[in-house]
Amino acid sequence: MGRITTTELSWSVKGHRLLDNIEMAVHDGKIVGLLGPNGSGKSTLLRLLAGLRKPDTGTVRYDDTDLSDLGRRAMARRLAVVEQDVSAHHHVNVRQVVELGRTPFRGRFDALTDYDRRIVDEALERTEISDKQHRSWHTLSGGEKQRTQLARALAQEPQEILLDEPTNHLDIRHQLELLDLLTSLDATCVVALHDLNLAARYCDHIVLLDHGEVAASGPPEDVLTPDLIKRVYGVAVLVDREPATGTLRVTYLGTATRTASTRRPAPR
Ligand SMILES: Nc1ncnc2c1ncn2[C@@H]1O[C@H](COP(=O)(O)OP(=O)(O)OP(=O)(O)O)[C@@H](O)[C@H]1O
Repeated sequence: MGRITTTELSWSVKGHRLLDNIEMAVHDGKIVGLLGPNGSGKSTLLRLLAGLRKPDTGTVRYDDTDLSDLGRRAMARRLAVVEQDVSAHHHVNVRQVVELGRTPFRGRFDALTDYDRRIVDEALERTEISDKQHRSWHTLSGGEKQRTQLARALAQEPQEILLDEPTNHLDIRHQLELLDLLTSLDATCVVALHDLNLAARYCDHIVLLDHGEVAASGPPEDVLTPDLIKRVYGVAVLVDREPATGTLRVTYLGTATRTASTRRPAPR
C-alpha cells in the first residue's frame, strides 16, 4: 500500500488554468473519491497523478519519492490505472488483456511463470470475467470491458490504483461489487465518481473539484452537504442517513441556481 501526496499542483493549456493549486493526501489503503461536475478536472488530475501529464507547478509524491524520480518501470510495478475510455485492444482475447498486467514484472521475451498465471486467474475470478477469458476483446460489452480493465489492473498487484469513473458501464450489482472489491484490496485507491451515494458509502475521503480547484476535501459527511452540492453542482438535495445502515444518503430534489464561481470557464 502506498501514500499519494500532491502539493500545489497546477496544469494549464494555452494559458488556461485547468487545475489550480491541488493539495491532496491519500493515505495507505484508503479510498479517495474525486467528485465534481463534468469538466471540473477529475480526469486531468488522475492523469497528473499517473505521470501521463507533467504539472506546470507542484509535485506528486508516491510515499516519499517524487513521481519525476520514479522510473517508468518502477511506476508500472506499483501503480495501476483504469481509464475511462478503455483503449482498443486489437486481435487479443480477454485473458491476453489481463496478462498485460504482468508485463512490468517480466523480461520482454520471458514466458509467463506459474505465479503470473495464478495471479491472472485470480484477477479474472475476482472481476467475474473468467467465463469470457477466451472471448475477443472487441466483442465485449462496455461493462465487460470495464471489468477486464479492472482485472488487468489487479493482475499488476498494485500498491495504488487510479480509476476514472470505473462504474459508468456497470449494472448496479457490478457497481457494488467493484467498490466492495476496491475496499477489500491492500491498495490505495483514487477513484473519480459521479454517483454521490456510492461515494458516500465507499469513500474514506472525498475531494470535490470545481473548475479545477478543490472546493472541499474531507470525510463524506463534511463534503456532501446541501450547501456545497448546490454551490458546485447546482442541484438542491436532501442529505440524511439511510435508516437501516446509517449510510449517508443524498436525495436529488431538483436543479437550483448554481452559485457563480470566481473561476474562468475552461476553454471549449
Ligand atoms: N488537452 C486539453 N486541451 C484543452 N482542454 C482540455 C484538455 N484536457 C482537458 N481539457 C479541459 O479541461 C477541463 C477538465 O477536463 P476533465 O476531463 O479533467 O474533466 P472531468 O472532471 O474528468 O469531466 P467529466 O466528468 O466530464 O469526465 C474540461 O473543460 C476539458 O475540456
